Amino acid sequence: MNHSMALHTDKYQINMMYAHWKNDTHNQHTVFEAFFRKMPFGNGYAVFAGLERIIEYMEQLRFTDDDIAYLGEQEEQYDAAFLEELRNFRFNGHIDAVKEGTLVFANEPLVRVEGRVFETQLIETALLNFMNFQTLIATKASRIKRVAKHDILMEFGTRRAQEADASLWGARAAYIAGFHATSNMLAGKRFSIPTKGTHAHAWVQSFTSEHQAFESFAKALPDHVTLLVDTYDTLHSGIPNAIQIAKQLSEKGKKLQGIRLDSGDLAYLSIEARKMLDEAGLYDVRIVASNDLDEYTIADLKEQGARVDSWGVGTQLITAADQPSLGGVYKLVAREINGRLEPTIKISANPEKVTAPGKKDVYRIIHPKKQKAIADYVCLASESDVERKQKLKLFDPLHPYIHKYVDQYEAEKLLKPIYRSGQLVYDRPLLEEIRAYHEQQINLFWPEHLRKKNPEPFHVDYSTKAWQLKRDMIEMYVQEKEKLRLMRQEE
Ligand SMILES: Nc1ncnc2c1ncn2[C@@H]1O[C@H](COP(=O)(O)OP(=O)(O)OP(=O)(O)O)[C@@H](O)[C@H]1O
Ligand SMILES: O=P(O)(O)OC[C@H]1O[C@H](OP(=O)(O)OP(=O)(O)O)[C@H](O)[C@@H]1O
Ligand SMILES: O=C(O)c1cccnc1
Repeated sequence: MNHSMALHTDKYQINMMYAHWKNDTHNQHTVFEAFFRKMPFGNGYAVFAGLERIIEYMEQLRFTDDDIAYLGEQEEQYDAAFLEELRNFRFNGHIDAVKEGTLVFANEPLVRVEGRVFETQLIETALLNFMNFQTLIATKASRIKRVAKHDILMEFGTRRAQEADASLWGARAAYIAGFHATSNMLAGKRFSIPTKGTHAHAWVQSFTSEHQAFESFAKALPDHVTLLVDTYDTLHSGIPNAIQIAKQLSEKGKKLQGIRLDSGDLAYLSIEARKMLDEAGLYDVRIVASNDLDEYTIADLKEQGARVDSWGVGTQLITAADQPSLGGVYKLVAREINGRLEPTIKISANPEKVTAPGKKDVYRIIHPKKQKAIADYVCLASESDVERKQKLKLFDPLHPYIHKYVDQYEAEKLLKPIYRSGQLVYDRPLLEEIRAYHEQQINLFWPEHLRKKNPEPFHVDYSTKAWQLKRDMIEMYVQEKEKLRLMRQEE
């Protein structure tokens, strides 16, 4: 089976590739950078994810005979020679990217793609699609993790996800951010994520009594019994029945693992459930809660003293319900002109949308003693101040008069080589390693950047050269515009 997703792109990419080919500019060397402009959910950080999927896509990136035939049917009537060019298409460029699980921020390059415009343009759509969705879900999961740091978190979202790919890769993104398990078996098989499951109301409904339903379940899976206790009456039927089953199990040397609450006042019910279980000596039986949970409800429930050990989170997480997309973009920052790589800029009436020109790198600047991140430092890739451990001037690009100098620091280059001349050079970490790395990343930041509400913004600072380049290019553009205006006036 061919898994090529070469056509998983917008038509305008194919049209631009065609137009470049017709103009014989398709081999022009270009550099693109992917980044987002606004922190999702008003969070203080985002959790980068999507790289594994990008690599999977890149490894299969070929136009199949079917793809070529389909392109041949388009109303644009692309030349046959162009289609032949596509048939021979191979990505021969370079990709650098931030590692999955890294805490990332607005306006810093997360993925940098360098190569012929023919190839760099094609991959924009898929790359953003993967990065935007997975980073969004990992960030949402991380917010949930922050309010339930010591509890078990289960991802239950598949039935509500925006189709199969979203549930699969969303489960993986949630696991990176600290969830412990998923209910999605395919995600478990494919990514080795631990899987967990209780049972549905349908199980209880398919028996004449709740007690019989619980008993039959316990008989079948004596080591894995978590009983859903809210089908009829949680306090008067569900929990008492579950307690009886626990006693029957203990006579066989087995243990009831837990009960699940899925409706009603979860604070009140979990407190009452805990009392009833404890009174029966069932101190180890865990209480699982589910029902449209998110970070706000979980935090609220905790504040009310809810006695929940494990949270099943579905819809709100997998659909990132309060912010359904991350606005990551992919912008041309440099192109080759007469054998030299020259910066490019996109001017916009909206100052936030004016791009930062030039091929860039991003370094995480770390306090050497405290081992906490101070700022991210975006500089031109040609600069070597950080590598040479030079004193750095850190300033806010929006308020350049606010600045400080750092001379004692550790620095980590965040963009890692992934592809060189089309070859995968990245040693892909195991998912467990990515998850552990993410936890280390969280520890690298002061709590004020991590809090759910009104987090202190973490600084993403630009080097003087990178900032000056942007100013100069804007100035050049303004002067050019003025010249044109004067010329028009004279005519
Ligand atoms: N004590 C609580 N404080 C705040 N939110 C709660 C509390 N208990 C439950 N919730 C949340 O309130 C919402 C209750 O929604 P809703 O009224 O639709 O559920 P329900 O009627 O209890 O159950 P069902 O899903 O079967 O309709 C859920 O999102 C749930 O997680
Ligand atoms: O609420 P979520 O966070 O999406 O978690 C998954 C939900 O899926 C299941 O029930 P389902 O929603 O299918 O039915 P129910 O609402 O009637 O319980 C489960 O009982 C959870 O409530
Ligand atoms: O295992 C569960 O309890 C479960 C799984 C998916 C959705 N809701 C609940």
